[in-house]
Amino acid sequence: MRLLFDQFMKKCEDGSWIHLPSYNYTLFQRSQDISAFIHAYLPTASKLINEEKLLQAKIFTRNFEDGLGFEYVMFYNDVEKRVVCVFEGGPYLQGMPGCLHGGAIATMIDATVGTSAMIAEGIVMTANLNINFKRPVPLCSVVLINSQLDKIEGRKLFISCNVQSVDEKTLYTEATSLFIKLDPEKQV
Ligand SMILES: CCCCCCCCCCCC(=O)SCCNC(=O)CCNC(=O)[C@H](O)C(C)(C)COP(=O)(O)OP(=O)(O)OC[C@H]1O[C@@H](n2cnc3c(N)ncnc32)[C@H](O)[C@@H]1OP(=O)(O)O
Repeated sequence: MRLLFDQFMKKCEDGSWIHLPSYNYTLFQRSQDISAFIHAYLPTASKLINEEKLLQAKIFTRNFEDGLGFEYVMFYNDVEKRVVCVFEGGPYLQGMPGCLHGGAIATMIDATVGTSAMIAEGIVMTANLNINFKRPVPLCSVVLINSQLDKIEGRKLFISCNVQSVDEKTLYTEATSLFIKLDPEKQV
């Protein structure tokens, strides 16, 4: 993980790649920001949300102690419209014995392609995520999640992604996704 981090940080030196903020990076630092977002963009959902519990809201992937859950760092290349995530799924993300849980893989795919969509168009939500699990990901191994913004049509963003071993010899997962840029005029 450290070796890959250093390799990508070197790529950032000429500005072609950007290291995306990570720990404690959220668009919404305060509960009132979250509440304002929900009331502006998701009025239907806002009726069901417990504002009291909202005070405890945290990003799903940042809920485990270091090394036990989602360990990841993301880098962005604006020319190539790519987000690459270096990800290690910790021991608390086990699915089948010794394997990373498919939901954990889906989470990090969603976060990586979602980051790509947010960079391109701001406030977005996942409308569709199709994942082909080709080979099991060994638990606690480091993988590369490569996402590519393929096209934007109006409010629709089409982003593909694959998950490979760090030597890029093993293809674990392939995915396609559709993100929709939220329209505050629409009652979602
Ligand atoms: C804090 C940050 C840290 C960093 C965090 C990193 C980023 C993390 C990102 C995580 C993102 C999530 O997990 S979000 C959570 C999971 N997703 C959700 O809960 C979304 C639930 N769904 C919805 O809210 C809604 O369906 C929307 C917003 C997706 C779309 O609703 P809408 O805005 O009314 O749009 P709508 O008119 O229905 O559709 C617009 C166009 O898209 C097409 N379309 C819509 N859905 C689909 C679909 N499933 N498959 C195909 N096409 C679709 C329509 O046909 C239409 O095409 P046309 O007629 O125009 O051609």
